[in-house]
Amino acid sequence: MSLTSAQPALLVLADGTTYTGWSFGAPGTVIGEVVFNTGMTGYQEVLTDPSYCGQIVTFTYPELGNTGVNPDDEESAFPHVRGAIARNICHRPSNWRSTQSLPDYLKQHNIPGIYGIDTRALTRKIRTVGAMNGAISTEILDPGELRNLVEQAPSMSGLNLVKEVTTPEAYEWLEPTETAWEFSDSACRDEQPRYTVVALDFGVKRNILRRLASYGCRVIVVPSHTSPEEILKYNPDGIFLSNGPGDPSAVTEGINTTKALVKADKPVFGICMGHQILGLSLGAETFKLKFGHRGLNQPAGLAQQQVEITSQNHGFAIDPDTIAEDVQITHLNLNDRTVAGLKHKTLPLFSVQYHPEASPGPHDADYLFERFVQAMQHQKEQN
Ligand SMILES: NC(=O)CC[C@H](N)C(=O)O
Repeated sequence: MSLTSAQPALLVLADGTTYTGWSFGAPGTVIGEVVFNTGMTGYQEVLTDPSYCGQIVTFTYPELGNTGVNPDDEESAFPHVRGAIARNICHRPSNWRSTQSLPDYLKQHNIPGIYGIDTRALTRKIRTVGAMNGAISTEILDPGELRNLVEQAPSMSGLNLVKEVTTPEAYEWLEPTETAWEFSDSACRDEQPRYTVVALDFGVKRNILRRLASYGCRVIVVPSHTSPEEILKYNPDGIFLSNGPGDPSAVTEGINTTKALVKADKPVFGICMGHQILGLSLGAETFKLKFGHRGLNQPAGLAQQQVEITSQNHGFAIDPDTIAEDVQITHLNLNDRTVAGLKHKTLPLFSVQYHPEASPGPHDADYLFERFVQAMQHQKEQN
């Protein structure tokens, strides 16, 4: 497709800011929270991460689609973003793993995209004003009309989107990271399943399941509405709380289930939404960040200690002033000093606001899977 055959498209933000561009992917109209991701790689993993459900993602990397898409880089069964925004698009990918172009892939999954946008200006706007709703359309090219639609859309605050992405039925996951891609030489890595982990699915990414399997876990992924009694019937060695979309404080069922599970004396590990849900279940509160953290180079750590460069994707965070006495902050986001990790002082419960599984991103935090396995081993030895 050449530029001249591209169809016009419009992007309108809730504050009335309007950008004109060209359509890629599917035609149509979508409304969602407009956020930006600063990763230089990994657009396919971002598009298919269920945590982005309900959002329109602006990629600050200036050209998307150069390496196409392939079946192995899917983080779930299909893309979950509402729409995609790019500076420029590559229509003819070149990569040995590519099986399809990005525009064709989005078209196939009925996801609209807009390109030709000044994504630097858009990102500065979101950073200054804060993340807000917006719409992409190839049909409604009148900015006022499109803005009226945006104004009717719900805000991300208070939105429970977990029910849209959680698995309808429990399933078992045993597949580790492929040998060719394995990077860890940890002594705890063991592809023989030695621990049973129940993963509460708020919108889990596949690479989390792969990393758990690479560390010797047989993972039973269960729907987010599964009761604590049903979860404990699997006799798990540990409980995993997954990432997921929307406002964590609206996921009351998940919070109540976690409140019951933390009393079961089993190691609990939470990632991103799982971290927020663990915090909420231990009495803390969450709040919405101005524009969130979405990218692959977010520094996390505590002063005087080692810094991890982490992959992040979240719009909410735990309020440090609401953390109970028996819970400790283990990591801060070193850009804005928001809470990035928690641990219970006496129980084997810990969580991080970032993505140790990467996909995309660096592997600095992979040791957290090892820590989870060690906690399960320790608990086994105690019992
Ligand atoms: N990646 C995630 O789990 C995101 C958690 C939550 N939806 C947030 O935006 O903060």
